[in-house]
Amino acid sequence: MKVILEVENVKKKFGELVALENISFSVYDKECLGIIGPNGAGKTTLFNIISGHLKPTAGEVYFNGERITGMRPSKIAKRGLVRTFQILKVFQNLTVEENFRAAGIERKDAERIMKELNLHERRNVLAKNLSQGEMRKLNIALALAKNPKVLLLDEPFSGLSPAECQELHSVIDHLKERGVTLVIIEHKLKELFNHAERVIVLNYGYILCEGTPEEIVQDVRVIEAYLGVGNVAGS
Ligand SMILES: Nc1ncnc2c1ncn2[C@@H]1O[C@H](COP(=O)(O)OP(=O)(O)OP(=O)(O)O)[C@@H](O)[C@H]1O
Repeated sequence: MKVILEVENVKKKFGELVALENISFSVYDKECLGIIGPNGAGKTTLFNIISGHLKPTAGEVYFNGERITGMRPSKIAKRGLVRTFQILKVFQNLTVEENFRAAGIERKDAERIMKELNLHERRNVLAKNLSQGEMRKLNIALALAKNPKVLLLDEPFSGLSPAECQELHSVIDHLKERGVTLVIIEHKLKELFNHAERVIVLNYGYILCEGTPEEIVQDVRVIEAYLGVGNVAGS
């Protein structure tokens, strides 16, 4: 299996606080990797380091064999590593279609992606009038227009209704069919486990364990880490 993204001995300190310690893992081409862990475990910090929004205190990140540690987010995105969050800006007072144009996406590409993600009928609706689920989809659509090899999704299911979650499942299936490698941070484990072939559990800045969803939910360490912050199988 080809490694597309590699995180090597990454450490991040905020003052005296060690947010990440010695984090190493690989992401394989076309896989869907889940990252879970209790609040404050370091998940978002890890995404910020991979996407170039934060510099690690130590360690390296490699994308497609190239060292990208500390590179600007826009440069990393151009290479094909895109994050749905922060890089993409949805303009509330523009329509769905106008948002594609504002992001510099050509009309024919916008048309194609809107059709692919079932947003075409909503193309003339102002972004501020979209539902949460549609807004989430627009974010992913704008990311997809950049032709990413790897897409980092930060809690894509949060705040969505069951029907909207269903819709997002189809979108993620579509991304996988297109061969996009996915790394997903998600608290809603049941939703995540529909897609992730492998899961990494972070706890207090350390990798607690790694395995298939089936292995993860049976791991006593994972159950203990989640005690007091909700049911592992729940939500
Ligand atoms: N810019 C910052 N300055 C100082 N401390 C920070 C900063 N960003 C994060 N932290 C701290 O680093 C630790 C990890 O935070 P992070 O947001 O990465 O966790 P998380 O796993 O994403 O949590 P959540 O599930 O709540 O989003 C926390 O203790 C947090 O308070």
